[in-house]
Amino acid sequence: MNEGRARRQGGRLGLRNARLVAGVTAPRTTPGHQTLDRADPGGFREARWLSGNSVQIGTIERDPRPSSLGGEFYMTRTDADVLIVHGGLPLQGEVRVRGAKNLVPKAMVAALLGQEPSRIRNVPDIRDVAIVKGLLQLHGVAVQPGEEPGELILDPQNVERANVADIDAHAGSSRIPILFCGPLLHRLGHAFIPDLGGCRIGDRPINFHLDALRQFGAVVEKRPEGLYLEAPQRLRGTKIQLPYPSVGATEQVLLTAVCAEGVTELRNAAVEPEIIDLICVLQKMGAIISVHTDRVIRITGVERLGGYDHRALPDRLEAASWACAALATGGDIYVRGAQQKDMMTFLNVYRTIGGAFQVDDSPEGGIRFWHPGGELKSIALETDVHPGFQTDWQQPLVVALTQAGGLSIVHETVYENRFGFTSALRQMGAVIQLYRECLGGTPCRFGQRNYLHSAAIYGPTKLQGAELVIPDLRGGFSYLIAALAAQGTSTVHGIDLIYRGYENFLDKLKGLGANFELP
Ligand SMILES: CC(=O)N[C@H]1[C@@H](OP(=O)(O)OP(=O)(O)OC[C@H]2O[C@@H](n3ccc(=O)[nH]c3=O)[C@H](O)[C@@H]2O)O[C@H](CO)[C@@H](O)[C@@H]1O
Ligand SMILES: C=C(OP(=O)(O)O)C(=O)O
Repeated sequence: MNEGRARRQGGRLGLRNARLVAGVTAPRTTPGHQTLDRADPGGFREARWLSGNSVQIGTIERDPRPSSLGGEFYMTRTDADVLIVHGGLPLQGEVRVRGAKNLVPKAMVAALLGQEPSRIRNVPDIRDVAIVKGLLQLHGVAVQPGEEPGELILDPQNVERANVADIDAHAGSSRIPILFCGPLLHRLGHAFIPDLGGCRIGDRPINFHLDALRQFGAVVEKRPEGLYLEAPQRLRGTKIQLPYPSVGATEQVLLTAVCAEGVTELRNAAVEPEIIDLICVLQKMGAIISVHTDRVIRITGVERLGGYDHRALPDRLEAASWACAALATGGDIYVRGAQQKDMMTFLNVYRTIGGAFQVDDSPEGGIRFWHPGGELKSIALETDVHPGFQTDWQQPLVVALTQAGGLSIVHETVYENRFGFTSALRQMGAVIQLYRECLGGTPCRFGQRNYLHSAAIYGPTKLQGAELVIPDLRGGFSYLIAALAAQGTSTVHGIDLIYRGYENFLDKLKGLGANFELP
């Protein structure tokens, strides 16, 4: 099954589906774009879309899964991306992680700001990179592979206005398009941003982004098909206080402030390692950015930026996913490329629950993660902004916690709706109860607001194979871990979604001895 979803908003379908309703039939070359062969009043039936270079044929159906967001969602299905997993074997061996999903696409957007070509190295082969590559090309940026594998050369010297319909073909594909605002306003004076995608793990508004852009002097108009922005004059530096240290909004401010006139002061900024790496990229291009204590970042705008040559920091989220896979399956995985300094909070939790790890800091090193035997221990933790426990680590860790003795508590404070994936774990035999209350030490924004954002996990429980439908990126990888840890066979639908953030994961699993087949 291949999945894509779009939300019905106020009687209107997301733009992607609006095109489907219109019945446009010409196949498009954009990854993830879908096109209907036939629409009928009773619903949507046959659809064709391109995935990589092959045309997929399937159906579009109403997504039956409950959503705390309201509205209706639709999903596309084929039988092509189903995985049959035979669980019960420990994963053993080595995998390599490359550049971070949450940095590389943003560094690629930053290249738009330069007057000269940029080179990004350690680029993972994931869908979010392909999406940004396509968007950059639509805006006249030449994107070529470099000499080394995993290297891209981005030449922005002929940046031009892109056709709205072509950009819109990327609607719903990822969250990165919102970061094109500042760079396009600086380069062209206007921008069109399609509906955003990304994981459905909360409402994910963009109010901080739009408020900040308006403060810089941008004029923002929301239309049904997306956002139109204009910069009637050069954008001006400003003082911004974020209501919450949002990763995306901090990146928005950085990518806009670097070429704005004068100084920008950003308070309550996010300081995730991927943000610091983006600051390194921008500094290489000629930006002046200083990071102060207490989440304050000051940016002095410059007249001109050049290109950069940058090796992306490794993906600490993928590394932690493999670490959890080792723990849940009783295995032993060396994650080449994993770096201790960006994973310290995760490593403390890993050790506390009884996992073992060994850091190899030789130049081509990594971290070995393994289950040392005996029973894992329960824990109480809450997710938080950096340097807290990253929310994207939460879902794979919950699978490992089903194998820990006693009661674990996980309080999710970053996204209000990130425990939906646990209902399938319950089907597999896990004992997990969700709560609306803040079960952590700190009351969070979601307390008393009717969100099931705390989980109590009682273990250890033997997981049994089941029929699983992947809900989102990390939830999807977590289902693979659960299926591999379980006794018996699982059928996992929707594995295509995992390619958004995990490079080559089927080959990696094979190399670790996983027993699975594509039907
Ligand atoms: C591509 C990418 O880098 N994605 C990461 C990024 O997402 P992303 O940048 O989208 O996440 P944010 O840090 O912006 O979101 C954090 C919280 O702020 C809220 N918020 C955010 C913006 C806004 O305008 N208004 C608002 O209310 C969100 O709803 C959420 O509750 O950081 C998240 C938090 O570490 C990670 O889970 C995602 O993997
Ligand atoms: C939530 C995630 O990503 P995105 O912001 O791209 O949806 C993720 O990487 O887990």
